[in-house]
Amino acid sequence: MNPNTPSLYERLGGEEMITALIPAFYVRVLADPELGHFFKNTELEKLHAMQREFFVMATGGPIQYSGRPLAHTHHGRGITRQHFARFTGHLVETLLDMNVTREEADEVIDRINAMTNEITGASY
Ligand code: HEM
Repeated sequence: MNPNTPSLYERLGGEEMITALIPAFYVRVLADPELGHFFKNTELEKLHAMQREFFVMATGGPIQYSGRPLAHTHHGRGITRQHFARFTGHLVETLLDMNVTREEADEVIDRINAMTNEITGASY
């Protein structure tokens, strides 16, 4: 990639945008009758902080994710590919609502989809 090409992180709007994105996204996830129950014992403030770090890192921004490996956090919870698809659907809607272009939203989703097995476990 051309070193002068701005990273996805920069094109999305950097730290400010991602800081706004995470809570708006989880409002949708928690309101989803098929997803909300996964989070009933989760400390949301910590989840937001970890997810924010993770997103900055995954989009090429300057923060190193300090949380647990995704497979440790997610395997054994019974998260299926259908759950995963609903989760990414909410992410696309949140991004489009925040005036991210369809092309950039697709780039985010490509990166997220690459992590499917870490979240669902290959057996689901
Ligand atoms: C690629 C998609 C996903 C990414 C990048 C992701 C990322 C993360 C991160 C960074 C954390 C915090 C880990 C920590 O505390 O150390 C987390 C926690 C969590 N995630 Fe995900 N996640 C994804 C998909 C999902 C899906 C589809 C579900 C359920 C439908 C889910 C359910 C959870 C739950 C319940 C927790 C909290 C665990 C706890 O209470 O300790 N995640 N996720």
